[in-house]
Amino acid sequence: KDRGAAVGVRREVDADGRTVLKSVKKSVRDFNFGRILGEGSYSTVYLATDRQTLREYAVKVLEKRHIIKEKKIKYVNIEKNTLNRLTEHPGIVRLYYTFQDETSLYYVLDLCSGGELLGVLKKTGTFDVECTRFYGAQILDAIEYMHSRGVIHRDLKPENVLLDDQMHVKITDFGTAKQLPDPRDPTPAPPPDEGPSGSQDGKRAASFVGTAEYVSPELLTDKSAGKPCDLWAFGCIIYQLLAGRPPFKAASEYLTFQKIVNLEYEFPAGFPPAAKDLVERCLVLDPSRRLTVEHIKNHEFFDGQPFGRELWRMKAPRLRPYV
Ligand SMILES: C[C@@H](Nc1nc2c(c3cc(-c4cn[nH]c4)ccc13)C(=O)N=C/C2=C\CC1CC1)C(C)(C)C
Repeated sequence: KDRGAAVGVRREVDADGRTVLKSVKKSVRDFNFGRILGEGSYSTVYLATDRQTLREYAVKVLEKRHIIKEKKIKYVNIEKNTLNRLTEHPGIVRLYYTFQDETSLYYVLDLCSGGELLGVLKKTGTFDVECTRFYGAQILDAIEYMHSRGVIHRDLKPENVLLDDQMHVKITDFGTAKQLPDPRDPTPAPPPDEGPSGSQDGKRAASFVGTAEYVSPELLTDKSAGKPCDLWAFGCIIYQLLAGRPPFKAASEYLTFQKIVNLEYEFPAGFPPAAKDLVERCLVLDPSRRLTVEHIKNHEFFDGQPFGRELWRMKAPRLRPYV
């Protein structure tokens, strides 16, 4: 057995006697499936072990029949293309292989054994300033990378921020991402989403709306979703880490939307002043007046906080509540 062959690659000799590397498609049989890690509306994520390398992965399984019945093929393709575009960042869950069988599609991805940030936050109730700065910085660094690759997440929320075994951030769930045309790829961008009215008015009519508590006002009012919509969600997440609840929450989705477009929220007593100023400059109704990634990195709340490579080498702080 050739020890040198990398996983999933086989050496063959071709007609001219040259040794060639043939990549071998993985299949379900290459993995031992374990427990269910999470369930989405169109997918189930399992713990799985690669039987040759014994490495553990998360495998997202999508049932073809269900996707076709629910007309979600577009979202499946968006997620796969997006994951294939976002490959070199420690803060983005990585896609290693995809394969299928007659019933399902399989994505083999990074295992994020720390689970969802939301779950961790619920255990401590709130995060102190040090933890909020660390996790806020990692989420912001990942947003900056996504935007640099022309990807807008559009549904950032603590459930989609996962944690790896070092308790570092891994952003996930790109089924609802929007891809700006790749400047390097001249093929025409896909036609704009059909608006609910089916019209394709001047602005890109997004038929998609994120999760109520984190959706930006412009996505609700004029259906536009540019990079600023991820920074609105970022402001909501910073608020929630320190306050233990999202800034806009009401008894129904409609009432939550009303609070958002009317900017109806307030800070609990004792909310740290620098964080309050940062959140206030992210939760701005006019997307063009919202802080950009660069502004946020230079904001007083992140004074002294490294970003980039150094940030991802830092040890995650012990989780402490903000009291
Ligand atoms: C958000 C997602 N939940 C999850 N998605 C992923 C997990 C994951 C892990 C745990 C977990 C690990 N230990 N304990 C809990 C809990 C929930 C998870 C993972 O490890 N690797 C990749 C994932 C997703 C990749 C996706 C972009 C394709 C939903 C709820 C939609 C299934």
